[in-house]
Amino acid sequence: MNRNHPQPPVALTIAGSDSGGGAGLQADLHTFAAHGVHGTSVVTAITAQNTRGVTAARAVGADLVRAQLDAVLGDFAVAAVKTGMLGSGELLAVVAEYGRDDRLPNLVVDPVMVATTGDTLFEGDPTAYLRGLGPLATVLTPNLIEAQLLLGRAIASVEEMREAARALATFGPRAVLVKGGHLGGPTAEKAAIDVLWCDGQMLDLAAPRVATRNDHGTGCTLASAIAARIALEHPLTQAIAGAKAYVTEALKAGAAWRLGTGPGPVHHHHGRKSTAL
Ligand SMILES: Nc1ncnc2c1ncn2[C@@H]1O[C@H](COP(=O)(O)OP(=O)(O)OP(=O)(O)O)[C@@H](O)[C@H]1O
Ligand SMILES: Cc1ncc(COP(=O)(O)O)c(N)n1
Repeated sequence: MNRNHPQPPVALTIAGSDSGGGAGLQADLHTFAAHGVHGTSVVTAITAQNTRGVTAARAVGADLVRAQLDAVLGDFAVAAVKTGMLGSGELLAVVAEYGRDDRLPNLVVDPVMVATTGDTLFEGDPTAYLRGLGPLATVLTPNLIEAQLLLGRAIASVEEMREAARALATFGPRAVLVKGGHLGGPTAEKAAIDVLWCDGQMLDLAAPRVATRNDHGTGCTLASAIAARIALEHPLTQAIAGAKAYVTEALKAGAAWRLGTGPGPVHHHHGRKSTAL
């Protein structure tokens, strides 16, 4: 083994493609690479998308999703898995089947249902996420809207986020991170507050709110950074807190970029010396 180039751990993202490169599996693979983790990918959907929104989307067939899963899992020692856009109940069921067969270790489930632009990314029953993947997930990372859809009730404060995290944990995940990026109100103006329920303990994860319009793909980036850090054997709470700090730095570093005319991507490779990608 070359000591200057130690072998990276392997992570897998099961997600949709964002042609604009800011969210979805492109954000996940950037994040894995920025962590020094080898990224593998199972494509669930192809979206025609840019910083302004999604103009078309098509699901990949269940047989081809299975073939990709078999190809990756049959060859690589995958240390952690992240799911993003699954698109339909059918693909959700396929992923749950592999999870139940113990083939998806350290599963981080980002229950992607609606893009920040408002476009629908999941056609199906939101509670299927909880029933199908909740018991198999190490970490579940809903944003405010997704937590509301999963639980069927409004969430408008940090206290309600804490209650939601506790309620979601009863479906089986070891940790639930309810993300407050879209929370309103005076406290949320200054701080981006997420709430973490992990191993029976409640923790608020707060970071200064970055003044930027470039927040496309922050949820994908956060979940894949958690998976990358688990693959690097960080303890779970540290992996989640570290991933949040990584997202905050990525938001800061990309704040002045004008990639596309709408909300653009974050700077996944902010840790590098060069300012270019
Ligand atoms: N302006 C900001 N400054 C600092 N942190 C932020 C900002 N916006 C979002 N975050 C953080 O980014 C992460 C993703 O949060 P968010 O609630 O936006 O999830 P999401 O809706 O799934 O992401 P996306 O906007 O990509 O869909 C969270 O840790 C959140 O606190
Ligand atoms: C393929 C794909 N996956 C996930 C998202 C969510 O990201 P965001 O909420 O930032 O639009 C997206 N827009 N596209």
